Amino acid sequence: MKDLKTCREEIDAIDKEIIALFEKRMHVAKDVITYKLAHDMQIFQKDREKEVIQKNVDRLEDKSLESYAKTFVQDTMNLSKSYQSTFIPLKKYEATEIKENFKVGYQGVPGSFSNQAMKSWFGDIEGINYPHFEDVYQALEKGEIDYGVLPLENSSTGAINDNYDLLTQYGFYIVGEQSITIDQNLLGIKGATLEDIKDVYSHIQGLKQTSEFLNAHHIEGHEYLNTAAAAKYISEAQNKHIGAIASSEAAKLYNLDIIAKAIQNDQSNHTRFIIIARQYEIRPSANRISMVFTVNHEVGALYEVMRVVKEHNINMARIESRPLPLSPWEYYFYLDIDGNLNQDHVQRALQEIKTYTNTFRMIGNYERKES
Ligand SMILES: O=C(O)C(=O)C[C@]1(C(=O)O)C=C[C@@H](O)C=C1
Repeated sequence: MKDLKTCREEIDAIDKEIIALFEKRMHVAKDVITYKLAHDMQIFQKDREKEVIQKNVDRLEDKSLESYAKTFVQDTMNLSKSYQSTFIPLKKYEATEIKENFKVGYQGVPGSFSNQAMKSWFGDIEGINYPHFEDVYQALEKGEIDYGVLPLENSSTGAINDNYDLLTQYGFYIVGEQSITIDQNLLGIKGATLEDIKDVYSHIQGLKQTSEFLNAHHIEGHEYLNTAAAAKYISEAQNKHIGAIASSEAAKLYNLDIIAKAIQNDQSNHTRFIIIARQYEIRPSANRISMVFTVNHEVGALYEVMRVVKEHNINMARIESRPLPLSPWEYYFYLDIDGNLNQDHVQRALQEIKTYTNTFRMIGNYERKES
């Protein structure tokens, strides 16, 4: 058996060679980024990485080291990409001009939570209402409206997946986020009591958010297009046995009684609405960045993105994965981080994230408001 001292002397000698070669390799990586910047090329070259790994793994004499060699070569290239990303010049983003005479669309009817979110963000404006989420995207695409207001996440029931998918499908941007407290109420026609109500109508989210109350009172839930439309429906039906789960605003609007107030399972129930536009907008007050990306379907691919976020000391606010259309069991990721595009460390982190992703789209840097 070789003694430890001899082994360590050998390792020291090998490390000396490795570090000299590492330095040489990193200097070539610097030459590569100079070339890439001049030729408008991406740092990440997926096919080249595959080729480099394969070539070097094939060179091994001891095949039991294959997986170690793979990791070693991949980590070396990761360091090379991180280093290259530090040579990309930082940008100064100028604030976008504030639009005047703009039109805003939302899904639902007056009295809906989307209408409430729109008013919280834009002030007391009318807005144009549409029956379905996708109608708002189409209206924005056609230029019928300048902004759309759509729900993205509820604190108790989670993501509203349709809007994640539509945002990606239409290629729009997020220019603001309005979070509102959602109080769900049991509404009935004038004079109706809790004992009278046997069936209620509401949006699926309204039914889910009040499931405990409905179960406790043996009331059956029925899905409706949205909460305010459900309120309108029961007000027209004038039947004391049917109620709606909706806002107090909807009760006022459709002349209904509030039979039970704030019946949601989670008393701190709130929903995040996004304000979307055809172009992104830059504001000094922006404090949240959203991006959408795909990574290789392999071990550690997503971890590298998370690592970059952590190493730049950035708070990750949310991550959501959605199935990639036409690629079964593959996903795209929707990631929210805290920051402003004009912060150097944020720009650096985004540059580096791009070196680990197959596709990458920054979908907005915007302010978040709560009401
Ligand atoms: O060959 C390139 O384009 C490089 O930038 C070099 C390198 C490497 O370090 O080997 C780094 C990043 C690319 O994704 C592929 C390879």
